[in-house]
Formats: sequence, structure tokens, C-alpha cells
Amino acid sequence: MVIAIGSDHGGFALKEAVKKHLTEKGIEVKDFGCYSTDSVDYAVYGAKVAHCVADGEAQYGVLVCSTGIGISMAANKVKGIRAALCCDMHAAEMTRRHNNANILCMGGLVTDEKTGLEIVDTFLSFEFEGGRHQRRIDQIAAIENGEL
Ligand SMILES: O=C(CO)[C@H](O)[C@H](O)[C@H](O)COP(=O)(O)O
Repeated sequence: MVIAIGSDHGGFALKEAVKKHLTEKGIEVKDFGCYSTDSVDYAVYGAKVAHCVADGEAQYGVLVCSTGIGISMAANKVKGIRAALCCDMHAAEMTRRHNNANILCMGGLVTDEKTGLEIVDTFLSFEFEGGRHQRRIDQIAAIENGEL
């Protein structure tokens, strides 16, 4: 499994913790930056990770900014991306089971490291259930295609 990760300055610390955690679990990580706490723009990093996932070069992405909001908005502009801002393990479970989310977003000023790593592990532990949920995913795609 390959996971693409990225953050702005506000998410840098949690992104680094996620990188270490996943690497220690033997998961290949593609780190799209940023690489320090110098101020940068979250949309740039959201786009990099989203394109990587949309192009099939990574199975999932993890994105972190200060709140998780701006970077999830940016990632969701890329066709095929379903980026979910999660603040707890329940949301992480449900967004995989029901929304087939392919990018997990978190807020570095919202979520502490321990909780963030639990959220990542939960996100990666659950599979999409399909069924009625596939119909709803298809409707999201229809919006993307200007059909709904
Ligand atoms: O949370 C964010 C966007 O939703 C970003 O991480 C920024 O921290 C936020 O926009 C504040 O920006 P600043 O330049 O760090 O003041």
C-alpha cells in the first residue's frame, strides 16, 4: 500500500508524526511536503496529494492543515477525490465504510498526535461497504460531471 501525505505549516508536526507512524508499520509513504513550519499555502499541498491519489499512484492520502478545513476543500476540487475531515475514530470508520473516502484530512491544531494516529489507523482499517452507498458515491461523481 502507498499513502500520499501532505500538509501546510499548521499541519506539519502531525504530518511528520503520521509519516513516522506509517513508515514504522512498513507502509510506503510519498511525502509531498511541506518540509518545515515556514508559512505556505494549504491549497498547493492539497492539490499535490489529491492528484497523486486521483492518478492511482497512491491508494489513499492524508492531509493536514491547522483546522483540516482548507486543505480538504482544496483536495475535493480534484475529480475523483473524496476527502474527509475527521476529528475522531468514528468519523474515520464511517467515511471509509459509507463514503469510500480516499483522502483523510485532519487539523493539526484540533487533533493531538495520539488521536491523529488512531484516526489514521482506523481510516486504513475499514473497507467501503458498497450497496446503497455506491449509489450515493455515484451521485457525487455526477455532480462532478455536471450531471446533477
Ligand atoms: O487551517 C488552515 C486552513 O483551513 C490553514 O492551515 C491555515 O493555518 C490557516 O488558514 C491560517 O493561516 P496562517 O497563515 O497560519 O495564519
